[in-house]
Amino acid sequence: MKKLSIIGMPMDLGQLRRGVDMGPSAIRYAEVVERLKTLFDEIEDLGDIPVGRPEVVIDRESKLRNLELVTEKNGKLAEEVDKVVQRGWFPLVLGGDHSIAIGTLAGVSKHYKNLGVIWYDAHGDLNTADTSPSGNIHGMPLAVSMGIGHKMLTELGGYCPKVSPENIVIIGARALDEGEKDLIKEKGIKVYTMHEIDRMGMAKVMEETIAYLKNRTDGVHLSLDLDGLDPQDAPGVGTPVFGGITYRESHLAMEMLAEANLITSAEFVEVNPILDERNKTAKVAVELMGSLFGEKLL
Ligand SMILES: NC(=[NH2+])NCCC[C@H](N)C(=O)O
Ligand SMILES: [Mn+2]
Ligand SMILES: [Mn+2]
Repeated sequence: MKKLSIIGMPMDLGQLRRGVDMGPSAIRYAEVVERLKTLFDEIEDLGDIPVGRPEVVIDRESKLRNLELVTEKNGKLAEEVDKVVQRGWFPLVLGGDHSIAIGTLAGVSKHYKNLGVIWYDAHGDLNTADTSPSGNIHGMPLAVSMGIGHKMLTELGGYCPKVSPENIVIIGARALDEGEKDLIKEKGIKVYTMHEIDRMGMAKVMEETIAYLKNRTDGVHLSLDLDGLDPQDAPGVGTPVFGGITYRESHLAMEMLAEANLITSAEFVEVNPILDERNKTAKVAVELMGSLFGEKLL
């Protein structure tokens, strides 16, 4: 029985640009349920985790923006995701800024001995309070999930770390801060930057990624930041970076993941309808979900 559970996480506290809290609505308007219905035996939409519109608070000691609230709301998300996995349903989380990966992974990872993570993103999201140029927590979730960062975040769900560096593959990177580069080298994280994607082609990148993770993990979470795609194909994001993964390459990547039957949880993040063009980015997200869950033309 293939069962899909959709959870909306209208979080915008991990960064500064308003509008990303409307991501889950935009993705629903793009008919996510209708599109995925035929690919599952059962599908449910659990609605949104309440986030609200609290005032921005900068943590005095760490300088992290909205630290307490990001922690609290991600704790709620982790609980919901945990219940979904426990029931044997596939959790699909709709963001929201990328700080929500902290909650998703806290809910998912306890169910696996050796969780793998595919981080599809222009960025590494490997900053800490010390290396962050912005103080924005959406630039930190991958480091946090490895156990590096503020204790409140790394200890979410009562265990740490959620993923070990050897089980991570970053795809699409083209904007890394200095501290992130150091961390990648220090921890030996596998990264396919745009250079490798151009050089090897997406097919080879995905073949290698799948072979690498299949051997060493017992579940793989896909964390897909829409800014991994080129801004031409996905303009509705808060931190666009030129020279990204194309629409076609992204479909191919999702199709190959579907064929490999590798992914056990997923989130699609950083859709910002205010910055978008006629909901294009939300539509692209839904189309990619179709490919990820096994949609075929023939
Ligand atoms: N999930 C994202 N869009 N992250 C962008 C992060 C940008 C920058 N590296 C920062 O830490 O502020
Ligand atoms: Mn990004
Ligand atoms: Mn990101």
